[in-house]
Amino acid sequence: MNKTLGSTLIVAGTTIGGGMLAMPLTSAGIGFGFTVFLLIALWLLLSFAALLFVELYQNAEADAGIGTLAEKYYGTFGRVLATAVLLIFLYALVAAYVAGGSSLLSVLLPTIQDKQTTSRVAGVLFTLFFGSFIVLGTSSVDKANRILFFTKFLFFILVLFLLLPKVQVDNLFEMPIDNALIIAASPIFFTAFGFHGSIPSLNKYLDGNIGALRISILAGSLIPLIAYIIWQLATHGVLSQGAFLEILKQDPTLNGLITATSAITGSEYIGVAVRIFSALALITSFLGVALGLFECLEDLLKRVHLPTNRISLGILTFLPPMLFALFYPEGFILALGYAGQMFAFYAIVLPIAMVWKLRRQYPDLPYRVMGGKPMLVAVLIIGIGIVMVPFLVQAGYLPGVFSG
Ligand SMILES: N[C@@H](Cc1ccccc1)C(=O)O
Repeated sequence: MNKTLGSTLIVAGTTIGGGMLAMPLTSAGIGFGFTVFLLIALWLLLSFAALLFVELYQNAEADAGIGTLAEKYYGTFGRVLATAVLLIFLYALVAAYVAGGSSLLSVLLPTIQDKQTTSRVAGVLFTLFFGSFIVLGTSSVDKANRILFFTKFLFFILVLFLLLPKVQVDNLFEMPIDNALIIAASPIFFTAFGFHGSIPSLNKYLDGNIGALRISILAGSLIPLIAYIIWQLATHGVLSQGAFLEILKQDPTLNGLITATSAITGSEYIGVAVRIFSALALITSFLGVALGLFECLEDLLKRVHLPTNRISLGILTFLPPMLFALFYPEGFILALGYAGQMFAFYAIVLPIAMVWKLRRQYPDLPYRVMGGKPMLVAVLIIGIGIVMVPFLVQAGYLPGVFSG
């Protein structure tokens, strides 16, 4: 029981992160009502996908990673594809956190040459400082994370406490300025519900107890759903659509969100609280995800018998995201969009492909996610749709989330 509760909190804790900050930016043009619809739809989608992993683990070693599962059903090709997608996903996510972190940090630095250079310097400082915790080792990450996580939680409550009384009900009835924005926003919202990389370690922790794993997944993802709905209620309710979009046009970064909250509420104080909360959310996500990337690279290098040490692994982990942030200082939403695309493949397309074979090979396993083949096909189509979104935005078939 205790372990189930612990696992539920791990799911909730992994899920609620930097992705949440992108939500108000992404849904600025969508309006609250449709945003709630999108949140519930994606929550259902991601819970379904997570339960597919539970189904898969009935027939796997408790400590099998997802690469191992992919190899079991699709051979070496499966393993290579799963590992490559996971790596690109983690890189994109870390890149998003660095870009977001640098835009928050740059405001605290004196201007160096111009705004862009300052933001670049901030990106390097952010990566060097927080990256060093990863290089030092998991226990230093654990210690830093506990304090940061707790503070983040307190600041979330404080931010809600400050924003909710300022909600204007009219703002909540805004309609999408363009319906296609709902689709364009889906990869970013999708990533915000992600925790699926932790399923293998939870399964190990719960000694392969599928029932307990299922409960922790359902309860653990319900907590973020509720938190996100309240967060969107607070931000959409406070920021009027027109004014918010206008500010985002000038500054399409996390700073834009903070400028908008201070300007619209007229309170410097609220802006500071949102800034501290945002920084904490980004840092905790950065630490968790970068640790995952670091270990994934370590595994990979060991597998191909290359020598590893923590410094070279650190460079391999942090140099690409840092370069991204140097070239795209405003790349927070951009990188999250690509991360969502990779994640839709990893968390939806891949498990469906594996469960499809599993059900054929072992028709009598005790646990099977509801819906049968029609459900698998329907979810697969949605998953592939989300993978396509960033391509369609780039090709001009869908609006970018900031166009307004
Ligand atoms: N949900 C996390 C991102 C994430 C996705 C998948 C796995 C782990 C983390 C966030 O909001 O930042």
